[in-house]
Amino acid sequence: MTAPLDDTTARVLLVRTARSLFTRGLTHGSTGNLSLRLGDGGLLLTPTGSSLGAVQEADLSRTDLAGRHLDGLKPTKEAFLHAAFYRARPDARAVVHLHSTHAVAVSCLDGLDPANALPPLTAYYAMRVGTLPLLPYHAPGDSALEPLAEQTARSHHAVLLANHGPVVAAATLEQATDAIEELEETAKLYLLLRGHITRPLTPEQAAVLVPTSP
Ligand SMILES: O=C(CO)COP(=O)(O)O
Ligand SMILES: [Zn+2]
Repeated sequence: MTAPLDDTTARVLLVRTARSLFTRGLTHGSTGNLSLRLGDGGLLLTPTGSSLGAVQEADLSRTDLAGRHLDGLKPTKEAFLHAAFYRARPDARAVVHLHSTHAVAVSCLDGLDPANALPPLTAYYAMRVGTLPLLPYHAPGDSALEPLAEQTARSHHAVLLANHGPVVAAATLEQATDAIEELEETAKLYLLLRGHITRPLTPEQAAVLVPTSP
């Protein structure tokens, strides 16, 4: 396992990653939020209402593991969701939530399997994401979702919020970003392939490709 990040390193990494995601169009406007678990057990999060393309290191918020604000600007309204993932997954050190277009489009489809919203179309999807539970629609920031999110996160590092977008936890921010980008590309493939007879990986082919994130 990698060493916990100190506050300065964590701020630089969070801002650099936020900018990279925003400039590559993986979330827009003031949507999306990122967090890291710090060495002291607290969380460092992007502030609410900020563009991930413009967020500054000094703007970041700190909360405890219950999502309670400690210092910095007011945290993302999804702080409760990030905190639920960290409580459920002791090895997780990073959580990323985006409004990436294709994953959001899939989250709006009727008739999705709530146990697994996307099929394993490719090996990389099976390796980086695995299964993707669909959590029922709640308004952004509605902490009524917290108990179900925490329970689901115990067995899954990635979830799709209905009519909203993906949330992914991992041991590092690089791994969380890698997985959420794979999720977005697979959602795009899934939409491209709708109406075509498609052969996803078989359960046996997918089963040997164990997801690499905690
Ligand atoms: O994506 C978002 C809500 O789901 C953005 O909210 P925040 O600006 O509070 O982070
Ligand atoms: Zn959101």
